[in-house]
Amino acid sequence: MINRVQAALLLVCLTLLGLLSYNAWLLATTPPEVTYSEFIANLQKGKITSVHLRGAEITGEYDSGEPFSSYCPDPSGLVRQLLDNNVAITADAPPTLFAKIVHMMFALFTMAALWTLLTKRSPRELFKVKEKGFQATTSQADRKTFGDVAGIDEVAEELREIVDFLKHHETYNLLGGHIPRGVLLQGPPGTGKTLLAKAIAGEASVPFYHIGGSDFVEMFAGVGALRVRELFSTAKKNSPCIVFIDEIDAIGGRRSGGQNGSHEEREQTLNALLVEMDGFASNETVIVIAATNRPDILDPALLRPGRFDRQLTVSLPSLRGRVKILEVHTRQITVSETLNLTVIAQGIPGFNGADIANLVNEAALTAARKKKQAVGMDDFEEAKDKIIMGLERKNSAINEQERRITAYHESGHALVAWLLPETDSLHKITIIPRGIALGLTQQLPLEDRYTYSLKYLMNKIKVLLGGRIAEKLVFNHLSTGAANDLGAATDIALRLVSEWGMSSILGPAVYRRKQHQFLGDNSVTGPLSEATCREIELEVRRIINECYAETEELLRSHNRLLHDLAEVLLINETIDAEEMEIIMECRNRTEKE
Ligand SMILES: Nc1ncnc2c1ncn2[C@@H]1O[C@H](COP(=O)(O)OP(=O)(O)OP(=O)(O)O)[C@@H](O)[C@H]1O
Ligand SMILES: [Zn+2]
Repeated sequence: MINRVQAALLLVCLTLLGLLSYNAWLLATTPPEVTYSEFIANLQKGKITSVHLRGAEITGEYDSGEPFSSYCPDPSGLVRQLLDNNVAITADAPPTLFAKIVHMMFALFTMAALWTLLTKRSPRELFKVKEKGFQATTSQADRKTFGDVAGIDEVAEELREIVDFLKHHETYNLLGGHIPRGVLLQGPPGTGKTLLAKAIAGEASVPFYHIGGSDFVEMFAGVGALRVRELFSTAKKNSPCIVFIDEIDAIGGRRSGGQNGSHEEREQTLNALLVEMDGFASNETVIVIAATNRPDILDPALLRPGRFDRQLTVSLPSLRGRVKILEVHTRQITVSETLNLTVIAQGIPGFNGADIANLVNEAALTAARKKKQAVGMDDFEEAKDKIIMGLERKNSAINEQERRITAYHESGHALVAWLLPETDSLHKITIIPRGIALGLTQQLPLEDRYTYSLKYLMNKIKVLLGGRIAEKLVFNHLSTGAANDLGAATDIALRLVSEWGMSSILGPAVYRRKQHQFLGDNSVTGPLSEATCREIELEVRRIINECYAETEELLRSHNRLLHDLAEVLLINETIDAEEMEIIMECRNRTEKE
């Protein structure tokens, strides 16, 4: 498929080509041209036998039978001269206005036909760029209610008021109360903002108009603003209704004041939106809901009273929230009786609603592939691993030595996690390669944590270092396999010092700041002095080195356990929490005997 710009270019080229070939054809078919004075001279010499006049154009024949053409700047008096010289005259009327119009219409029609042929769009779009139409989704099959939204109860509760208002707008209007106009839903992607807006429309049984902010951003100046006006006029005609503008940041970013040409179109669009939001009559019940994950870049004018004066934050779901969302989505599939949603939810910290919906779907597909009657825990486990780490590479060629090293590496992580207090509990250790990883040790927090103690963080660094240290102890070998672990450990140490004020040397001060609340984009607050940077680096190095030494000591003193664990892993490939417990028990017993 070609896009609009390409189509337009093609059209222009074709038109030019058409004109060129038409001219070439004219040139080829019109007889050789002579100047008017040459023509008169030949006429007076009696060389011309016949002439055909058409407006100012002259064609004719010499007595030799050769044709010619010419152009007469002032035809008055010419006929007299022709008659005097015994030239046979024929004449056509010059093209009338009507003929010219028909000619133009024909050209336009050809262009439109070409457009339709090339772009498969209706010819109306060529002449009327604007008309896109705003279709409300009201179909029963697509209807959502608050029952479909889970884990964000506080936000849903706040929005119930709007449903009530939409349902009983006459009463509200009569009482003359302050009517909410706009609601801004802010939060990370996939947390159910669109779903919430749909649910409000569904609960109140009103039409729902959905448009993405980027749909307003057009190639042609002024079209975005036109679209906004059209959207609102459609909405007003269908009041009460809901207008949902997704990614409002695409048009709602701060205005620069018009100096910047490339922003002009966007700013015109934003201005149109502001004007429309102010211009509701009291009997028009249109609620505008907008969503963004960049509330920090929005133009403050959008947030003024009467516009998006209600701002609600939709956050990533908590553990309980994830269980609820799992409940909503597993309603549509047949699940086994032993399915434990809490355990699944524990295994997916950081998943948003969309990820969870995807997980459930993936688990159902996995079960279907195995021709099972119901979706079980193992299907969820498989689906989760696939989503987080990519597909298993069971048959990939990994040499035996590499497999042994991986087994010890993972056992190192696992053992440190097992031995140290205040760490997340072990969930699974595996040496089946997945995606780009050769193996994996997975830990699960039993609850969501919002704060972390220094001890927890230090132990986390030690667990991360455990893999590298085990490799070093057993094989006296350094590999790149630990690169990610080292990166993660260094990152924790750095944040410990610069963000969480936990270093005694740098004190309880912050040397970095979160800039974009939702995107996790960290940037340094201002210029740091070179000396401070140096101090931060030294402090990070000290923490890592200390953790390294302590972990090395720990693994050295549990050398036998490390070997046991690695040997079992080499045979079983995967060890879960229960099996881990059994291995540890056995070792304890043999040591006592
Ligand atoms: N809280 C939730 N409860 C149930 N399902 C959810 C929830 N959040 C997200 N989902 C599922 O994820 C899908 C996508 O969510 P939605 O499009 O509403 O997210 P969003 O916040 O609008 O994301 P974006 O910012 O990327 O547009 C929904 O259709 C739904 O299936
Ligand atoms: Zn590792």
